[in-house]
Amino acid sequence: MPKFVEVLLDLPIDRSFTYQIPDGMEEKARIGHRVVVPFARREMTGYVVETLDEVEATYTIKEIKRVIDDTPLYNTQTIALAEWMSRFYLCSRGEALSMMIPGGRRDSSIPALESEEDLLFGRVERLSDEQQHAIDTILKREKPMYYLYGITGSGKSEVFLRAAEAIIREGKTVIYLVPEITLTHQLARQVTNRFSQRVAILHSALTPSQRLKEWKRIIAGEVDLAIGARSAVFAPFPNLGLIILDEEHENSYKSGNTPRYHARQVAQRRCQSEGATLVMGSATPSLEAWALMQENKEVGSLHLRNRVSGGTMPVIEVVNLSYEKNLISKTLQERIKETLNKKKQAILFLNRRGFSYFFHCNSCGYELRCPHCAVALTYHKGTEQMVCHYCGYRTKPMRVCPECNSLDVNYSGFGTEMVEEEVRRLFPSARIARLDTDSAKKKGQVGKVIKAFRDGEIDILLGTQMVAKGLNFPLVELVGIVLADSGLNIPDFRAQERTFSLLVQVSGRAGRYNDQGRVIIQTYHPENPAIQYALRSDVQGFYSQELEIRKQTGFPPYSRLINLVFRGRNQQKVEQEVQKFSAHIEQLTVNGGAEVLCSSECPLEKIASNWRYHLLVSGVQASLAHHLVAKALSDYTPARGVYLEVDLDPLQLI
Ligand SMILES: Nc1ncnc2c1ncn2[C@@H]1O[C@H](COP(=O)(O)OP(=O)(O)OP(=O)(O)O)[C@@H](O)[C@H]1O
Ligand SMILES: [Zn+2]
Repeated sequence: MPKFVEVLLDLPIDRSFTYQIPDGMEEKARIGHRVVVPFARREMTGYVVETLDEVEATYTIKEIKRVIDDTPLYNTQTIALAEWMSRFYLCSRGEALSMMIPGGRRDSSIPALESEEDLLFGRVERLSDEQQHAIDTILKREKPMYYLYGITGSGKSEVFLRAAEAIIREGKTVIYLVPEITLTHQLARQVTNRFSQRVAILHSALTPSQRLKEWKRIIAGEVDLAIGARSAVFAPFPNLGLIILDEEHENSYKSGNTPRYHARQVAQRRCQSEGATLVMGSATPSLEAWALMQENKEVGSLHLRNRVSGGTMPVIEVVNLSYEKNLISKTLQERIKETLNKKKQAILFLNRRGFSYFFHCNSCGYELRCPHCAVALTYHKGTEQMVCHYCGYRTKPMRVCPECNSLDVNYSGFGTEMVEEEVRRLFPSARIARLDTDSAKKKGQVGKVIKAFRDGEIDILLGTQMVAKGLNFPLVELVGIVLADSGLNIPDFRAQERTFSLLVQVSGRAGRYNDQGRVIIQTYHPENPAIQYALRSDVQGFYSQELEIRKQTGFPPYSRLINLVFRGRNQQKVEQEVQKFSAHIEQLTVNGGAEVLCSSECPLEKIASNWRYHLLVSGVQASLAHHLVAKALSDYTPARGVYLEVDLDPLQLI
């Protein structure tokens, strides 16, 4: 009988700790169980990774307080995955294990949305030839990975679901990853219909303990298919046959907390070590995936070129806002009018919520900013507040400048609230609804609005990302992108990629069921490549030229970036720490292999009163850069009050 256990803790320390098993607990304290242990004068949850009959120690070994689980939550496979994560994402094994289970490490930033899509035709009767070919190819499994690159509305989900059914018939299990999942989601309903009770829907409204229950059903072999957002990639299936990763380009597949894993990379790893197949899909693959499709023989590329529900791709027009007085241009107004006359629907998209953006004083130049973050506050007319979109700070709007008392103050820039007001003024008899995270705060609101839109009770739906993704409505003929430029000014090498993908995805909501689809893109920069390629629906053209730029500038996918973000309340201390670490790593990289691209304050230098500095390391040879940073980190502990976050393959540099 083992008397001791090795326990990993959710701390940035990569070592295990030894504890003694109290008499009578031997049966329960096994590998894969969570235990409560005393640690530095508090109690912590630990994960048992090893049991020992005896240990040699010169100190007194403390006892486990209690064992949490009746059955193990981790097996050797998941523990091995955590070990891989710790090496790859440069975190501790305990942090990785904690991230892998519900109620462990907080894996934030999965927005808790509800949305509702209908089951328009129920089960699809006849697959298109393209769909059938894709399914057949996937099921042959001649390659470990497939990429289903299909235009918007080409019926990718049907391909995924059929492949899943076939694999389950073989007695294996399936993980189906989506950017976010809600109970009322079309897909959630479809999988429940098709796979009856043997599914786990890991939707965002589940509490950690409900999720854990689902987890245990999976371990117990009661489930064939689990569907969920990024963390479902850890679903503990013993007999995994397939991982599906839908909308692969979505940023929400990347965790916002340590370890900053990407579900695509974890899925790739799991499939590789568990002998499963990975199938990804999107109308706008990430540049990384695109490069994989071109260059990696391991990836089978499948193409869906046609829409399946009888629609054709929409006609796209660009309007130069520089010549317009109104934020809804003459052309867009015309198109909205036409659409309303035909009793059809329009979606208006804008990537910014709130009413207007900047408050500034025309006399002294004062600008109202968040006291805790390095950003300007946004004016929300609905609630009469100035709001920080980063930390939630709120204050009253101003009529006079707080600096010089001038009355000559101004609000500029515009958000969804202002667009709503403008559209109501222009189309007083139209039925209009707005969807953004502000309007979604009211429980049930999103579902209600989407249902009303589907039922034709709303003529114009306007909003942020929420209206941009996945919506599948027959009556939508017009999509207006109110300002296409909003993402282009962000200091980030992915700004073009992100803008392009968003434009294509939003445009893809129009004309899914008929050939009358129209899209208006409003912009101050009509010559911008992302906009030009989107205008011509030239996806391949965009990727070729963007890849060429990345190659020339040495950015991913042609290099590996590792962003080391240091934060703390004391600015001087954080700055010193970055300099210290910078010198340390420069020493290691003198012989090449990696270089420090920048070591300075982050573009957003303060969030929620924490100063942020970063060190961006880049290396053409991915493994070498990785190795050098790992080495630099191995003998380093940040000063008290300074926290270091490692972001391997960052999606955002702000
Ligand atoms: N073979 C088919 N015949 C008719 N309708 C189909 C067929 N396959 C799928 N559909 C329907 O077409 C609609 C669009 O499919 P789906 O949502 O899978 O598109 P998609 O490729 O994922 O598009 P997007 O990238 O825009 O999300 C769905 O309502 C689906 O039920
Ligand atoms: Zn703030």
